[in-house]
Amino acid sequence: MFADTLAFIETASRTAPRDLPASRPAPFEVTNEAAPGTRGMGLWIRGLVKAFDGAPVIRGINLEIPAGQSIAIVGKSGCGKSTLLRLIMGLETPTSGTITRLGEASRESARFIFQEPRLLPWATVANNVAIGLGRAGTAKTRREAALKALAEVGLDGRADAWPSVLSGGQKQRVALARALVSRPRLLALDEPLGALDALTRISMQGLVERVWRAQRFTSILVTHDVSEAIALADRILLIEDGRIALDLAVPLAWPRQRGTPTFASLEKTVLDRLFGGFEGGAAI
Ligand SMILES: Nc1ncnc2c1ncn2[C@@H]1O[C@H](COP(=O)(O)OP(=O)(O)OP(=O)(O)O)[C@@H](O)[C@H]1O
Repeated sequence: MFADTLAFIETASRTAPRDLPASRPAPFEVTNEAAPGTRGMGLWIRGLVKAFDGAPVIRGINLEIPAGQSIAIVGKSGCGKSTLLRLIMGLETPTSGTITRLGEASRESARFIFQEPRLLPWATVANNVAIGLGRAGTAKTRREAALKALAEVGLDGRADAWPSVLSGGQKQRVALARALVSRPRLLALDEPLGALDALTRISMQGLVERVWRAQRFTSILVTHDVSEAIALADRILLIEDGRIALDLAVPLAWPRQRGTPTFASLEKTVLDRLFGGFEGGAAI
């Protein structure tokens, strides 16, 4: 499990929300250009297939992810979201197809955050964060880097606390700091806020957004929450039966304002595709 924690890690359909004027197609096109000022890692995926015991789960995905893009992967339970993320991160081996990391792509340049924070109970918060550095640095530089990462996630002053005294949201902040401390170029998040209460979840969404905007790594988030996907991503991929069924750009300004007509329209587009017109709520 801990090894997982440290493990490194379709083409645009150019779909616009149906109720937006047809005269505004351009902002909804998925871009394949790197974000300005990014230090993120680009990815080039071709013919990706994954089967478990002969049963196909990912059925031929072609995908270009420009450096610095923030992607959200949504889809019904069991459609293959986590499998796709694990393949991208190198935690699963493709049955066939290729995943190419563009630019410098060392093992240290990609990090994974899971739903459970996976902290070591016998290490202080700062030492848990420093684990994200691997073996790099001296005790002093490791501590300094950990304190800086903790400040970035709003946990100044908790460096010497034990994980057991932290709330669920604070533990997940430590996990985020551990991922960020090595300044990754790719961050994968597998339903990282799924276990948090609604208010903590919204506050953590704000934190994840601020961190991504400040650091501009490539971000890939798996979530069941369509509203969360729109709040945090440049682009939403809807997976259906192991394939990309929808590839939707999110042309909203940062920070995202919920409740605007465009936000609601994008949410409806994704939910309509998921439920074939049945609007059962924002979560899948
Ligand atoms: N290591 C594995 N061995 C066998 N089957 C697996 C393995 N990993 C995933 N699967 C199967 O692949 C399918 C897709 O699983 P995956 O976890 O990718 O779905 P998901 O969309 O992330 O689901 P959820 O939203 O419920 O987490 C499921 O049927 C699952 O049982």
